[in-house]
Amino acid sequence: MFKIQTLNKIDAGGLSLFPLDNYEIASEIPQPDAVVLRSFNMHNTELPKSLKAIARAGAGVNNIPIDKCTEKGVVVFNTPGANANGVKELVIAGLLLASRDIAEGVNWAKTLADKGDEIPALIEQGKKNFAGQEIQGKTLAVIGLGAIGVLVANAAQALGMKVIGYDPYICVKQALKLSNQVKFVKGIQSLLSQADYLTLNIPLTPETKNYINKEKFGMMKDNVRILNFARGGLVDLDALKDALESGKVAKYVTDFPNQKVLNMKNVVAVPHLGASTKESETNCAMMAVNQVKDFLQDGNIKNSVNFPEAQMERNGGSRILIANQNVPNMVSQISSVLAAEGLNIDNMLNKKRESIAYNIIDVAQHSINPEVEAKLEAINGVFMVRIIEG
Ligand SMILES: NC(=O)C1=CN([C@@H]2O[C@H](COP(=O)(O)OP(=O)(O)OC[C@H]3O[C@@H](n4cnc5c(N)ncnc54)[C@H](O)[C@@H]3O)[C@@H](O)[C@H]2O)C=CC1
Ligand SMILES: O=C(O)CCC(=O)C(=O)O
Repeated sequence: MFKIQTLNKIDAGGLSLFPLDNYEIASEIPQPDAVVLRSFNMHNTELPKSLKAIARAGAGVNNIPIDKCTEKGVVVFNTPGANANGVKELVIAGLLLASRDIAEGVNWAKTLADKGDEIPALIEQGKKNFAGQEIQGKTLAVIGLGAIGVLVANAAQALGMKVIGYDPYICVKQALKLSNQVKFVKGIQSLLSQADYLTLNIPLTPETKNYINKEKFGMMKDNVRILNFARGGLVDLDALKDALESGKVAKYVTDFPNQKVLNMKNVVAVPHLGASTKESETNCAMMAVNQVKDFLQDGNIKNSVNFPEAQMERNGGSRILIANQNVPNMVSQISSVLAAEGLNIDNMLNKKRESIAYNIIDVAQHSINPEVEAKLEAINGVFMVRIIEG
């Protein structure tokens, strides 16, 4: 029986993929094999010894202590692209919220609720305070051309905007999806200096914290409108406050309100709704659950942010999973332990990612001497061993 702990509400369509005869699922459960979560902050959560995997039903993994997980041999998954359309649609709404004074206008209209027959005339008098501009023909700069950025770029281009994009690490798969009308810009200064609108679609990492800072505001045109549906920490809020007050930034639309942001002028704050659609929640949960099942049951790894991709068909016998430091002479030490136990390797996959290696080894035997696990763990450099009997 595998134990799954959910740290946020996870869509039932995803959770139902765990067969209940083999899985126990609860928000509080001792010694979980895996955690499935959304935005829950795990940085101060102790990782139980039983924990083998964490699956983020979503894209951003800044709420998970990745390095600590890797050291402990815990595989962290996310669900790339599974909520990208949901976020794209809200970014498009964000473009309009940044252009037309929709949020303020709607709030004002509600204040007239008790004015009876005067309301239509009051509306016609008051609407001049909420006039805006159109997005057609304006330049949108997209920072980060991943799953979300590419969808946003293509959709904005189809709405009549000039779209320019920046992503020094763009992957081929996403580059191929980008409309050929979108101009790829190599330098951030050139990108920022052309933008009427700017959308951030990059992950929050130590390198991108306060990515939009005083220096970058200095590179922008006056009256720029900024959309942040990625993470609040990407923007230096003291510099943002100055930029909003000076008029450098005309509007800041964010999915990540906090006290500082809510007290700034010309901010439209959305309560982290980017991925809050039935479709995105189901897609993310299904992908996360399938990845966790494949790992717990067969040791296969797909869409991990800290371990290499590793998938191999079972041979009908037992499977030995080993994670070790990516240093010479590991495979020969592992095979020596197995040979000494009379275990002949039928099939083996050895995949590497930066400083770690992950091995899937299939043997014909259906049961394995329990001492094998301890012997493999005793090899210097091995930090995770798991045996799945066949
Ligand atoms: N508001 C919400 O509910 C949601 C927010 N997000 C946020 O959006 C971010 C992006 O999501 P996806 O597009 O799905 O991820 P992705 O991984 O497909 O794309 C991220 C892109 O950013 C690029 N990038 C990384 N560092 C960069 C830098 N310094 N400059 C320019 N480009 C850089 C990468 O090369 C990649 O192409 C997530 O990390 C998450 O923080 C994601 C989903 C929902
Ligand atoms: O699960 C959510 O609602 C948040 C989604 C998100 O921020 C992400 O996928 O990075």
